[in-house]
Amino acid sequence: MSLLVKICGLSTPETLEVALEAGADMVGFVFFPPSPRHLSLDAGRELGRQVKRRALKVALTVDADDAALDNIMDALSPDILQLHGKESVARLRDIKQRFGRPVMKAVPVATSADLAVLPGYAAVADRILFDARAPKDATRPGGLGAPFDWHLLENLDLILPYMVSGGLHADNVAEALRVTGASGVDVSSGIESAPGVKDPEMIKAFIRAARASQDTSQELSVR
Ligand SMILES: O=C(O)c1ccccc1NCC(=O)[C@H](O)[C@H](O)COP(=O)(O)O
Repeated sequence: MSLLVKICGLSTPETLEVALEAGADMVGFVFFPPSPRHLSLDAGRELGRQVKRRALKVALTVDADDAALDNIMDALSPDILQLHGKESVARLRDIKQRFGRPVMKAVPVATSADLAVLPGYAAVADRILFDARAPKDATRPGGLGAPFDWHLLENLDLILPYMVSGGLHADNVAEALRVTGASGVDVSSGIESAPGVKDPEMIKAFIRAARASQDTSQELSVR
């Protein structure tokens, strides 16, 4: 399976275009007001139009209610709903039924105990995003630029495809993939010059590094 690269927290036409032209498979748009990457619905609509099916549009929400999700669906028409809050398995089921879109559930990881939620989510979600668990005083549950211990995923037995995120950047993404065996990577802070300010050269470097590690693992697998 080829590696999926998600560039998250895009908020300007210029950096969105850089990510698309560099070959991002997924582009993530944050709808969570405390985030420095938060988008208004109008901004989401404009950026969504720019994608023109060159990548999958991921709408990122945190414990959003149906009204908020309705508005996001209308504005962005996302290909995937990324649920990054405390959404229950039943809530995931409701959202899938109501909105008819694949759901990627973010699972915060700090210790192996955090993986106990996987069987429930794996029965409903379409993909899992492993992210570093946010500190208790954090203003948001993700996008914090901090990694978790990737070795916690070393012996993972998960039927669903999963992505690894949390503190990734061009210099560590190959190791994150080697250790976790993830089929996707996701980055936000690691391609920013300041919180919420995406850097074109960092975006391109991250995608190059992820693709290079994909090529290496494919070469090794055919030996
Ligand atoms: O990016 C945010 O600001 C954000 C806010 C609230 C919930 C989730 C958020 N981001 C989720 C993502 O998918 C990030 O790409 C992921 O947490 C990795 O972030 P980073 O460690 O900054 O690369």
